[in-house]
Amino acid sequence: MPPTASLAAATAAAETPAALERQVEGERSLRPVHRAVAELRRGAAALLVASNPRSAWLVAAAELASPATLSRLAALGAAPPVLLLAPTRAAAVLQGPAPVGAGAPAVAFRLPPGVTPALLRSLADPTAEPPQTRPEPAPLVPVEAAAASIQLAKLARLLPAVVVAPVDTGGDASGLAQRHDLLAAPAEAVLSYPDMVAATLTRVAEASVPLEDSAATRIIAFRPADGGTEHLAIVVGDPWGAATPPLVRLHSECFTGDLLGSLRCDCGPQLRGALKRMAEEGSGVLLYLSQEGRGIGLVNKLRAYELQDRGADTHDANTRLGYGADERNFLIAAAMLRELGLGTVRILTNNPDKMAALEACGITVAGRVAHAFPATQHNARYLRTKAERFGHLF
Ligand SMILES: Nc1nc2c(ncn2[C@@H]2O[C@H](COP(=O)(O)OP(=O)(O)OP(=O)(O)O)[C@@H](O)[C@H]2O)c(=O)[nH]1
Ligand SMILES: [Zn+2]
Repeated sequence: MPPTASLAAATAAAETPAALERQVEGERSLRPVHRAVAELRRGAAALLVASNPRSAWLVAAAELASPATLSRLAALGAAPPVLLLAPTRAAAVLQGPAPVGAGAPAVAFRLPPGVTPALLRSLADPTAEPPQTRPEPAPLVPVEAAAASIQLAKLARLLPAVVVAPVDTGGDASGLAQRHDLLAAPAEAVLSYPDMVAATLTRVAEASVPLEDSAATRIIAFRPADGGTEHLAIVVGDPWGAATPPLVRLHSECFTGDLLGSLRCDCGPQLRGALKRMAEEGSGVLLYLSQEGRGIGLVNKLRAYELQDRGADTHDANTRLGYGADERNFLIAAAMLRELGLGTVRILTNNPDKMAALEACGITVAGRVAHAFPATQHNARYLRTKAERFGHLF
């Protein structure tokens, strides 16, 4: 099918009643989460409503909470606020093992008396000055509240460290939110957000953009229903008309490597190399995914680089920040491929997780094409870590 014909078919599909319904439903459940994320990013508190609607939690990001926000948590909370740190960060702060079982989302600490934003930052951020005070562990917070509040900070691309306080909603969480001018989000919606968001992607714009290495190229933008960041499909030639399954690359955004030519990673050569290879083959699709820093965001990636300069490898730098080594969700990529009508692909990658993730999301991976570039003195350790700790096939 020629690209324009298949584009038209897919555009029509996006406007069917079922697609519109999916959009409306998606927007409804994603919107409160998106708003709560914005509250955290501006240093304010959001209200996380538990599955049992009598119970809710005020949540603020530890790295941004202002004195006014901390006072608000203390005034509205039914119990004193506590600091939640991801277990890896908690262990570093305690200089010993974290007092929680494997898989626990967070460790709770009492807020030291007279806590200041600077002290909170030093507790949350392994790149900041070490904390002057070692906080005492506090009783466990319910798992749902701990998991959802840490997840909210991650969705905000902030450090996974939050200050939380329980509140009694009296069974009317939205009334409480309204009275106190708080944005409320169901914990359940926060936890399912990454999966939900992928299901709501819609094509919103496209254009022909001839590139240096591939003249016949179109860029198609996909937007999630909550108005969050767009992801792009860069379509080279006519991948629908090829005799073999199209060559596809899932490329996660790397501002430093893609745009600035950073030598710390191999993203720049991989990006340009993929487009060049697709042009040589005649066609292909590069999904440019808004997943900077393997999903931790640019600010946290810079923090991870600082930790790497102090000795950690790229895997441990992420976990010291409290993040997983790879926080990406490839459902988004699978949804884009499906929307483009590409259910079977050959994938350009060294990362076996990408193949497994696509297969798990219903895309058939008919083959892998290796995508390695010579190491330099600056990225040799990074590439070695990819092979040794992430299982990359070099
Ligand atoms: N957190 C973190 N992210 C990094 C670092 N170096 C590069 N990245 C990010 O890693 C991602 C690169 O991923 P991909 O190009 O998809 O590479 P990959 O998962 O190694 O797999 P393939 O290249 O397909 O083999 C981009 O989002 C980069 O911003 C780092 O040291 N720390
Ligand atoms: Zn990179």
